[in-house]
Amino acid sequence: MHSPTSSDTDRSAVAGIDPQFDLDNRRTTSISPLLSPALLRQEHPMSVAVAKTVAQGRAETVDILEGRDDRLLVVVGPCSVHDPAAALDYARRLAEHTEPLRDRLHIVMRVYFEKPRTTLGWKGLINDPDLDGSFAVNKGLRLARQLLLDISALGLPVGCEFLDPITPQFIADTVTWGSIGARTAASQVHRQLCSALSMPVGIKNSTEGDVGVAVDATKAAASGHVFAGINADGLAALLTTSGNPDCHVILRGGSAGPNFDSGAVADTLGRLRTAGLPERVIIDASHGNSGKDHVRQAAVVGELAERIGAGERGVTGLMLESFLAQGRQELTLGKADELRYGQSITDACMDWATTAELLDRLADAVTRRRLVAVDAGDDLAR
Ligand SMILES: O=C[C@H](O)[C@H](O)COP(=O)(O)O
Ligand SMILES: C=C(OP(=O)(O)O)C(=O)O
Repeated sequence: MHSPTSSDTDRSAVAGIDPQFDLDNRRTTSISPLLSPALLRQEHPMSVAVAKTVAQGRAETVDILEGRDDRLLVVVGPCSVHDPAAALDYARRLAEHTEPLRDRLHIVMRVYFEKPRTTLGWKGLINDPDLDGSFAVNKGLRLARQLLLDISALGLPVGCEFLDPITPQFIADTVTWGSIGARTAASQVHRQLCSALSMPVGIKNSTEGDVGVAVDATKAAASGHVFAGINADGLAALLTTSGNPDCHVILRGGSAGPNFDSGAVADTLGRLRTAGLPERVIIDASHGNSGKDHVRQAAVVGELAERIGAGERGVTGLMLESFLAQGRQELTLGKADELRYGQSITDACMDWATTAELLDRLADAVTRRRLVAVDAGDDLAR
């Protein structure tokens, strides 16, 4: 008598299989329409004033990165946007406060819509704009684009992290400075994406603190690539890029500890030199450099202001996580109406008063660095 074996079971599972229905989309529970980038851009068009803010903001960023402009690049704003009204409120205060500091600081507001999670969690306003797990992505894209236009219309350039490789087609024209996060810096898909992006892009060291990953990404992104993506109509397309020469490393610390000290900066500049890349570095005062503690973040910024004021030139810019209220709060999906106004629902942020004071100190540090340069008979710009 024949007793069933595992290969008999395999054969019976295969019998009568329908390739169209039984092999594909086994775990995709629905496929629904996504609006096209061209339609979104038509619905939310860019004004000439916004186009000027973006073009000028990018050009000034490149001048700073290349040492033709001795101001500090400061990317500052909430960890993530969850309430467009609060983000715009913050943007107005930032624009007003930093207008007199323009001769020393080039301010780019962090307007982050895509959050890379360590495991699970709310993934940002584009993915879930109603903060309730309903994932109204078309609505999220509309809200995001309109907010980017509204903030840029204040004359304030914006910075975004690019996480999903499809998203840039919908919003990248409005973005002055981009970022690739610690969790995706090693990804070939994101390096290829950087090679196509029209703005300067900061690339973070890994969450473990590996700076080599960010240097490798900067090198890969500077080269041209050919890869699959979408065109403005949302159709599958093959993209051929020429490479992005304006990428740079962001030191964000990691599980091994902070990496904003002069030694870590010098080591990174040395790695960039060895790789044949421009020597420039941005310091993220939050994340691994502050242990995600907003109080510690203020201390990191204060320490950097002291070093810059004393003449340190290696640091090209800073990133600060700041919102209206200090700290963070926990989001309960579906209960957005219970959230405190102006407080982060992702990483803890410094409050507005602390931020304004630190921006003043950074501007003062640039003034002092200029005086140090004059005393030493150096060119003011590196
Ligand atoms: O910047 C934001 C967070 O640090 C990043 O998205 C990871 O967050 P998580 O560890 O809370 O998922
Ligand atoms: C996600 C971020 O940071 P990191 O990639 O450094 O964790 C961020 O800046 O929002």
